[in-house]
Amino acid sequence: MTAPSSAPDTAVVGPIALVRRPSPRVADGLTTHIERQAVDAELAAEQWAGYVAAMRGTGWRTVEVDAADECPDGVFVEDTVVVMGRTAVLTRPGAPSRRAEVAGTGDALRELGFDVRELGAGTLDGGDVMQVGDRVYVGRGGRTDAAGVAALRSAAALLGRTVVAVPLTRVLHLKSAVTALPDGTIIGYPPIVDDPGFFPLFRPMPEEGGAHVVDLGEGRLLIAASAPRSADLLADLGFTPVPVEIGEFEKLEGCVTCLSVRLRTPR
Ligand SMILES: NC(=O)NCCC[C@H](N)C(=O)O
Repeated sequence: MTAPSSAPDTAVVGPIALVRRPSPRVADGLTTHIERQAVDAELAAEQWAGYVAAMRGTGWRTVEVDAADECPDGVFVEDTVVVMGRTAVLTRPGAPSRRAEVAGTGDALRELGFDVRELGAGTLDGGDVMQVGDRVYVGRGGRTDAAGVAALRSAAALLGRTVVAVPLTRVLHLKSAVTALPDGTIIGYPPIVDDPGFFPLFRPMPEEGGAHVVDLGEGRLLIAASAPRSADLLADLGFTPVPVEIGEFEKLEGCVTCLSVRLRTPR
C-alpha cells in the first residue's frame, strides 16, 4: 500500500477512502454496453487527481491501493471489494481480466485493520452492490451471478444485513443505474433502470451521469460534471453538489462511485 495522502493511518475511525491511480494502459479498459471511444491516458490521470482532490477537499483522507499498472481497469477500485463495517469481502469480478486487481485491495484493507474475507463462490463486482442502511441491494446482471449474490447474502447475514437481488440488464452495474441519497431516496436514470419498483422511494434524474452520486457527508454529493441539470436538481433538494470531471472514465463505463471505496467508522 502506498503511503497515505495525509495523517498516519493507525486506525480506521474517520472518513477514509481507498483509491487506485489509473494504469498507463487505462485506454484498454473494457467496454460492454457502449461504443469504444479513444481514451486519453494523460487526461484520465489528471481527472483522477481532480477526483482525489475533491474528496480530500471535503475532509476525506485517501489511501492508495498499490498501483496495478498491468490492469487497465484497476482505477475502478470499487469493483474489488464490498466493505460492511469492519468486514471487507473481496470480490471475484465477473470479467476474468479484472481478477488480478483484487489482491492489492485486500493488502490495503488488512493493513488498515479490516477483517478481510473471500467471496467464496460465484462472481460479483462491487459496483453491483448498493448499501442503504442494513439493506444491501445487489444487481444480478452481466458481472454478478446467482452464486455471487448467494455468497454475499451469507456474508451479509452474519452482520445482520439483508441482501435484495435486483435484476439488471440495461447497464454495466447496479450503481451505474441507481445510487442512494443520504436520506435513503434512490435516484436513477429511468431508461437504464430495469424496475424502479424495487426501491421504496425512487426519484428519476434527467441525465445518466446524474444517477450516480457519492455521499461525502454533511449533505455534500460528489457528481459527474456531465450532469449539470441533475446537480441543480440536487441543490434544489437542499444538497450540495460537488462536481468532478470524469469524462475519460465515463468512456469506459465508469462513474463517480467506482473510483473509490469509502471506509466508514465501524458500527
Ligand atoms: N463500478 C463501476 O461502475 N465500475 C466501472 C467499471 C468499468 C470497466 N471498464 C469495466 O467494464 O469493468
